Amino acid sequence: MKYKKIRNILLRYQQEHLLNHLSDLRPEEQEILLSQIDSIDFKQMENLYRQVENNLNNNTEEAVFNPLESVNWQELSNEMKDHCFELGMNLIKQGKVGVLVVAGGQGSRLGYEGPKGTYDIGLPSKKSLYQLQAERLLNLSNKANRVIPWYIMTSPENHEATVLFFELNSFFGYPQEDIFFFQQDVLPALDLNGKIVMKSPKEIYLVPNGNGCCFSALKRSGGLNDLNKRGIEWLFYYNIDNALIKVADPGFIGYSHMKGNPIASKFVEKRNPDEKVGVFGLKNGRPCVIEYTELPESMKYKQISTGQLMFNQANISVHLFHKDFIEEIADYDLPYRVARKNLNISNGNVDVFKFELFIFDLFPYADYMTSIQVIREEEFAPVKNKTGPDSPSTAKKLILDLHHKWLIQSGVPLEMIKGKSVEISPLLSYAGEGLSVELIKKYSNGLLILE
Ligand SMILES: CC(=O)N[C@H]1[C@@H](OP(=O)(O)O)O[C@H](CO)[C@@H](O)[C@@H]1O
Repeated sequence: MKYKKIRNILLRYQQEHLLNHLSDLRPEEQEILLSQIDSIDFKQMENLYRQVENNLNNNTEEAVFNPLESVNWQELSNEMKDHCFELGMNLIKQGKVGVLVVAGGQGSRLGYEGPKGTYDIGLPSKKSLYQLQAERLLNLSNKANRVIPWYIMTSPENHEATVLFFELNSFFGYPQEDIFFFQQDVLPALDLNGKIVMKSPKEIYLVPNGNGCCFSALKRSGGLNDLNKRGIEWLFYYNIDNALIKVADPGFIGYSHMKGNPIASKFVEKRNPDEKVGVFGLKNGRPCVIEYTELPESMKYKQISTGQLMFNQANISVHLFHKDFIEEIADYDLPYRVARKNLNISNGNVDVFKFELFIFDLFPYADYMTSIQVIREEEFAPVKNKTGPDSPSTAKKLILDLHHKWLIQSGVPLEMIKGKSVEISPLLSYAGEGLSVELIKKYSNGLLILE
C-alpha cells in the first residue's frame, strides 16, 4: 500500500529512479528508504529546481547597495570599552544572555566525516573546537556566577555523534541542564537534471538546509520556550568553525545592548576582494549581507577614494539577536539559495544543486543593525579547508600567536617563552586577562602549555 502510494508520487514528479534498487535491498533497508522518500516534499523540490532553471538566485541586480554604518571597537575610548564590558557582564549575571551555535553543516571542504565541532585543529592540548568554546563560556559563567545557556544546532546526520561526544567528554564540565541540543532539517540534493541524488542504492543524499532555519528549528524543538522561561533577552549566534570565537563577548553584547538595534554583528576588514566571505551592506536602505557566491564583480572591486574596498565589512558569522526579533521572525519563509557542489556518492562523484537558507536573509527585517569592526587576528580563525588558507593549521597558528601576545602584554619576559608554542586554557583566561609570570611558573603544564 505504502509502496504503491510512493510509486505514484514518484511517477508524478519523475523521480521513480529512487526505487531502482529497492528489490536488491533487505526488508529493513527497504522500509528505511521508503520512509525517507515519504518524508520528502516533492512539490517543494520541483519548485526549487524551477528556481534554478530560471536562475532566480541572484536577486542583487536591481537593488541599490550602500555601505552599512559601523564602529571600530579599537577606536572606542577605554572608558567606553569598560562601560560596555560591564554592561554585558551584568546582562550575563542577570541570565539575560544565551548562546546559539550552528553546527549542523557537513564540513565537506574540510574533508572531515565527524561533526565539525569535534575537530582537533592540532593544538598542543588537542582540544576540539567544542572544548575551546565550552571552556571560554565556562570562564565567563564563573566570572558572572551564572551559567550561560548554550543552544547547539546539529543536523540529523551529526546529531547522535555530537551528543555522544559531549557525553564521552563529561560535557567539558558544562552543566548538562544548560546545554540544549536541537536539530535542523535536511533537503535532498538534485542532480543537474533535477533528479534527486542517491548517496547509495539504499539512501537518499540529504543535505542540511542552511543556518537560516535556526530560529524556526529552535522554536519547533522547544528551545524558544526555554529561552523565554529563562528570561533570555539576547542570543549570541556563531558558526562552529571559528577557532578564535569570543563566545558571548561581554563588550560586544554591552555595546549592542546600548545601541538597541534588534541585530548586531561583528566584522573584520576583508583580506582581499576574492576572500570567500559575505559582506555587510544596506540593500535599498535595509541591512543585509551579500554572500561571496552572489557578490557582483562591480561591487567586489569597487573602491572608495582612500583605495579601500567599498564593501569591505567581512561577515565572520558572529551576530547578536534580540529575543523579541527572534520571536517575530522565527516563522518567516526565507528564500532558498542554490549552490552547485560536487558530492561524493557510493559510485563516484556527482555535480549537484544544494539548497540552503541563509541566516542573514533575516537582516532586512530589522530597521537597522549595529555593526562593529574587530581585529581579525584576535577573533577570526575559520576552519574551512583541509589545507592552505582558513585551515586547521592557520587556525592553530592564530591561537598560539594570540596567546603568545597575551603573555607578552602581561609583562612576561620574552626570553621565558621565546621560540615556544604557548597555549593558554580558556578556563584560565578568556581574552588575555589575569596572566603573569607567577602563573607561568604555577601552570607550566595543563592550563598553560609551553612546548
Ligand atoms: C550563509 C552564511 O552564513 N555564510 C557565512 C558563512 O559561510 P560558510 O559557507 O559557512 O563558510 O561563514 C562565513 C565566515 O566564516 C561568512 O563570511 C559567510 O557569509
